[in-house]
Amino acid sequence: MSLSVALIGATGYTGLEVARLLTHHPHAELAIATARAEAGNPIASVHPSLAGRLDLELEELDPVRIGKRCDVAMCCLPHAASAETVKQLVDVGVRVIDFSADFRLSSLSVYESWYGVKHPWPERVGKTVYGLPEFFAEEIAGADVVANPGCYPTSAILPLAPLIRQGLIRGDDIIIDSKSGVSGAGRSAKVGTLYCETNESIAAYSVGCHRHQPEIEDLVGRIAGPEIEVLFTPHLTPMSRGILSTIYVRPSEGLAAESAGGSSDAAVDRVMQCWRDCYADSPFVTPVDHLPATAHVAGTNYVQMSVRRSGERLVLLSAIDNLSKGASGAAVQNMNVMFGYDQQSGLG
Ligand SMILES: NC(=O)C1=CN([C@@H]2O[C@H](COP(=O)(O)OP(=O)(O)OC[C@H]3O[C@@H](n4cnc5c(N)ncnc54)[C@H](OP(=O)(O)O)[C@@H]3O)[C@@H](O)[C@H]2O)C=CC1
Ligand SMILES: CC(=O)N[C@@H](CCC(=O)OP(=O)(O)O)C(=O)O
Repeated sequence: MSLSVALIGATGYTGLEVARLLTHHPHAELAIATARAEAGNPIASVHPSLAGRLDLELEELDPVRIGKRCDVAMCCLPHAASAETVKQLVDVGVRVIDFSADFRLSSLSVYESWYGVKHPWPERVGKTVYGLPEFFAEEIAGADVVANPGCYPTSAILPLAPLIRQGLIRGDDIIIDSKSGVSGAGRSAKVGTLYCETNESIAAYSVGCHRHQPEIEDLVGRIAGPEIEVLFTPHLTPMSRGILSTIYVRPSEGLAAESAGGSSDAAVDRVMQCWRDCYADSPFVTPVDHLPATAHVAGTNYVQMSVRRSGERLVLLSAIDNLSKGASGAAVQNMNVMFGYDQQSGLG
């Protein structure tokens, strides 16, 4: 029997990606897709690429109906609006994968100060599993709510956490320079994401104050132990999808001593070995020798990561598709873990 899935906020970019992925999932079927103004219209009228592939009418959110028909909901709403809806769905017994940042952080005060809103369900903050199956598969399997990770954090946590945990790099000198495609900003019109503003141009934004900085610090700390501090700068680039993160770190004293006098690539080899050991059972994380590019992972749930030495520093590079491993693909991976399917089901 197929899993019955509800898609909340189906008109956006992550909603489209979930719908697209579920059309060829062997064990799950999209049963309900919700929208506000577009309720009553076919989903393919909002997402023409689904024409002939998905015959479903958008409907208004009705938690009771979802509770009766669905096993799991993918909640693709903006923060704050999402937490309210997640609570309604949990109250009717539906397991939820929340795409927003509402349940990702450990601390309510950190959430409220970075997001500038009162949390609609404060009791659940710090008590919700973070949806990175590479580290939290066991908790995800039993969870009623999974906090799907942010896109930039996924691209940074996966390369950093094993190296911090193994004591191979310093936690006090980490610079993350990330570039994202424009779909990362969502589908609703904003001046900064219009074609004329983004085409043929690259710009940094939220310098020193992006809300993914505390998410990266919090999660690397939870996975790896010691507290870390990062300097994180995101950039908007003229492509539809993809994130490339270039991360400048310093080897720990231990790694520096271990690799001194060895081959010039000894530290690089040690980092690659650490990743290979950590991700041996993680089907989507691929340490590679070449320099990763967003085109290498576009439309897939894979993360490619690599490392180079430059003087005293190591340069880590990771590439993901923001809409797949950065959002909807990760959500399908989490759903697979929650319901006991192979992590790769529907994501091959
Ligand atoms: N885009 C990305 O790469 C990533 C996005 N995310 C997160 O996933 C979530 C969805 O992102 P994305 O699909 O890009 O966003 P979009 O802006 O493309 O879509 C969000 C949808 O939510 C609905 N919505 C907006 N405001 C409200 C509200 N106040 N109440 C109820 N519904 C509302 C809208 O549907 P309608 O108005 O039709 O009802 C809209 O289509 C967000 O939390 C985002 O931060 C996470 C990782 C990556
Ligand atoms: C390019 C762009 O604008 N990207 C978004 C991040 C998308 C994402 O992952 O956001 P959430 O944490 O809200 O889920 C941003 O910088 O806000």
